[in-house]
Amino acid sequence: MPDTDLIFSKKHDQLKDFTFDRQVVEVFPDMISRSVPGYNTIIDTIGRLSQRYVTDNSSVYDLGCSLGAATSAMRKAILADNCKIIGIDNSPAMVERCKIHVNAFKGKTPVEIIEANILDVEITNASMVVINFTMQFIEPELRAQLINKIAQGLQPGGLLLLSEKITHPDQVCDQLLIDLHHDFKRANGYSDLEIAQKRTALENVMKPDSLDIHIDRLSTAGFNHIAPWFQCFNFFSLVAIK
Ligand SMILES: Nc1ncnc2c1ncn2[C@@H]1O[C@H](C[S@+](CC[C@H]([NH3+])C(=O)[O-])CC(=O)[O-])[C@@H](O)[C@H]1O
Ligand SMILES: O=C(O)C(=O)Cc1ccccc1
Repeated sequence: MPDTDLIFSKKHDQLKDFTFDRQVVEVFPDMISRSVPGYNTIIDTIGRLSQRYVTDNSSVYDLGCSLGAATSAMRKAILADNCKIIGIDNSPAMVERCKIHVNAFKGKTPVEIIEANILDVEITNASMVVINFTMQFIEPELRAQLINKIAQGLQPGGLLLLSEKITHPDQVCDQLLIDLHHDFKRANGYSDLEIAQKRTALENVMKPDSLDIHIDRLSTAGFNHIAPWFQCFNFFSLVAIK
């Protein structure tokens, strides 16, 4: 059983911006599964997609890998030979714990976990790239350059899986999706105080785009086939094939 996320349960007089520090790492599996609708379905689907798309002698990237949930799902599912999975995260606390999780299992596909900014790493010879709820933490003006780099690093026919929190361009719909997400969190045991304080802590660090902006950015980068395959409230996941 993962530790319960109680980070925002007491009133904070001064809320700091949200960071992926040691305290968050301790409760992260509980936090993400109680906060992101469909998270487990998305992780399972990443595994299934890796079985279909990862090719022999290629690399697989997990950008913003946190504790390696997507990396581990892919490692279990990949059938291709002579591949490697490269998980990247810029939080030292996440990377330290991720290495422990990953090294606890043996698999035929080697995994390398690297502490780095995903904006700085090279992507080459990739058959699959996962960016699961990470781009929302990248400055919006740097997102196109990241997606262009991913498109260039993928082989023809390679697959990008992108999941994000989104905004809706219609204000009434946007508010409804936010309210439904907050209901989801409440149903998972978060109090109104926890929901409100986390929302404030995320305000300066998590900047969601609309689905249309994501799709335009991917088309401009040269992805030929784009399919949103999951949406629940203001969270979605899509596949983009080069
Ligand atoms: N510039 C950056 N470079 C590298 N890592 C970054 C950067 N910015 C943020 N991160 C990292 O991106 C991760 C985002 S969590 C991803 C969940 C995971 N994908 C999962 O499938 O469980 C999503 C969430 O918590 O909502 C954190 O570990 C950050 O340290
Ligand atoms: O909790 C939220 O409101 C979210 O938007 C998702 C989330 C999950 C884990 C860390 C940061 C944000």
